[in-house]
Amino acid sequence: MALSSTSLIRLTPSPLIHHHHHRRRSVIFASSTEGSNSTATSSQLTSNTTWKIDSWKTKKALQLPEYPDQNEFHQVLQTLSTFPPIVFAGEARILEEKLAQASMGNAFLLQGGDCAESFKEFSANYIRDTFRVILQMGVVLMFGAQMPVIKVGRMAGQFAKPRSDPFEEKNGVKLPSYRGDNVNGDAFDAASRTPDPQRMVRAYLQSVATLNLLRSFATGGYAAMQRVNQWNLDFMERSEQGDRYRELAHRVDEALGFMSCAGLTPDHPIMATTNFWTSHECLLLPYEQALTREDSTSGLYYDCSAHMLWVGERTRQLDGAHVEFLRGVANPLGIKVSDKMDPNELVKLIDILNPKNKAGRITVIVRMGAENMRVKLPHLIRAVRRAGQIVTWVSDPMHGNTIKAPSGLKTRSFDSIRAELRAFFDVHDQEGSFPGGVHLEMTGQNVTECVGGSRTITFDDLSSRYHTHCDPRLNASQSLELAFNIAERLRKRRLNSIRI
Ligand SMILES: O=C[C@H](O)[C@H](O)COP(=O)(O)O
Ligand SMILES: C=C(OP(=O)(O)O)C(=O)O
Ligand SMILES: [Mn+2]
Repeated sequence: MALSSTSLIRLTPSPLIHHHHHRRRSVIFASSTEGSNSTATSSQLTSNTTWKIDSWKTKKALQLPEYPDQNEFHQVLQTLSTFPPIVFAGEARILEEKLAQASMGNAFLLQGGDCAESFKEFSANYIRDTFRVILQMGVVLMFGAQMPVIKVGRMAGQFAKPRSDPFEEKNGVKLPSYRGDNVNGDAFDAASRTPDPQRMVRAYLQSVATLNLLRSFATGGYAAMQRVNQWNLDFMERSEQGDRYRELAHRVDEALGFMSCAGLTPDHPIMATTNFWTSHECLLLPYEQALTREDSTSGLYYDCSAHMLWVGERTRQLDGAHVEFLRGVANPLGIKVSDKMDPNELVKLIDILNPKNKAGRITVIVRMGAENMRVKLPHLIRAVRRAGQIVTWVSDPMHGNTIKAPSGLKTRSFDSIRAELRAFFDVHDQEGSFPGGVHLEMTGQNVTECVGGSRTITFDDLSSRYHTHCDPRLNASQSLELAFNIAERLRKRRLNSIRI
């Protein structure tokens, strides 16, 4: 991708994107229009209608806000549609090629970041800390799996949230739920909770600045492999995970010394830079449409707000607006899947989103809890295999394990997260399919949001550093600990496959 030196060269020649203003008619807010399609089969859904950048508006869109000032809303969208794209189509294509490798068991996806990025927590240190935990985890995984690790942040655009309840009630006061900083504010007052279109401009600018820093880190020396020893975070200095990481880093360092003697010196681009991509849930469709551009080299549309986009568990209806929008953009796509997903429905959805069965285009992100996983995932894998569909299977062990602590705070236990990952690997071993990656809500900060881990966080500890704007995230130590667990599992798979 663009963050490696080779693909950076791609950024300089002629711009890939043409702006087609005439295509962007003013945006009419879609909530619920055409419901007549709901009984159509997937092939009817795809073949009967042509995709247009705004054809999603003819479908039912769940989870979208209603903006009180429609004029302002249209003006903002118009402005956004004239802004430069945040990512390039060519970068998304490279990511897709890498994900195709993961679908065949030759690479592993590490996707992680905040549940919801926020305007308040926006600083160089914050971005750096998440980035470097991902770098650390990447090294740990690469060492265990001995395969490339595809690093994708839930960063630089993860600003819109679907909610279980459209309203929140506190002490008899009922207000619209917080829907992410791209939509409204999380303070519990009517003004903050009113959707404000100007927030989309702020989200765009913050995404651009975040990606700018990530690109600098990835290519400017920070991520150089010989700095593997320096990525440790200060607060991890004296801890079990810190020690474990230091030990691994020493081994990597030794291997680097060996490779350098063999001619692969630290100044080689492979050693000096890393690949890093961005992703977020494709939820706020007017925003996503405004950042969608036709790529002149391929003639395809790309949603240039991120390299990869996923459709959430709550908005993945076959005849819904989100699926309609996503089927027409050429970015690699994720599909979030809970235990509610029926195998035939998954096959239909994949068919709608990837009718040409392109490898790397579809990542199925399973999030259902360990027990459901053992029962349901085998059927999903078999149905997809029977249909001949190529997908990358990924585990999100977070969203099927959310519980309420006695204090009322949302949390997740490290043990249940581990158990779901264990189930994910067990099922793939049993089915002969490939565990292609993990999707985590995590941060480089020393927060207390998930309980458990080797530096145990208890229910009572939660309130001390509970900073998330939506779901509880793994802190740096918990993230690294999980990476060691996953790496061990990947190492075992590798050794077993050698034995066969
Ligand atoms: O991040 C995912 C969803 O937005 C979140 O899990 C929904 O949380 P809620 O049940 O508090 O609305
Ligand atoms: C909303 C999310 O997930 P899901 O759609 O799987 O609930 C999320 O990833 O934050
Ligand atoms: Mn979440």
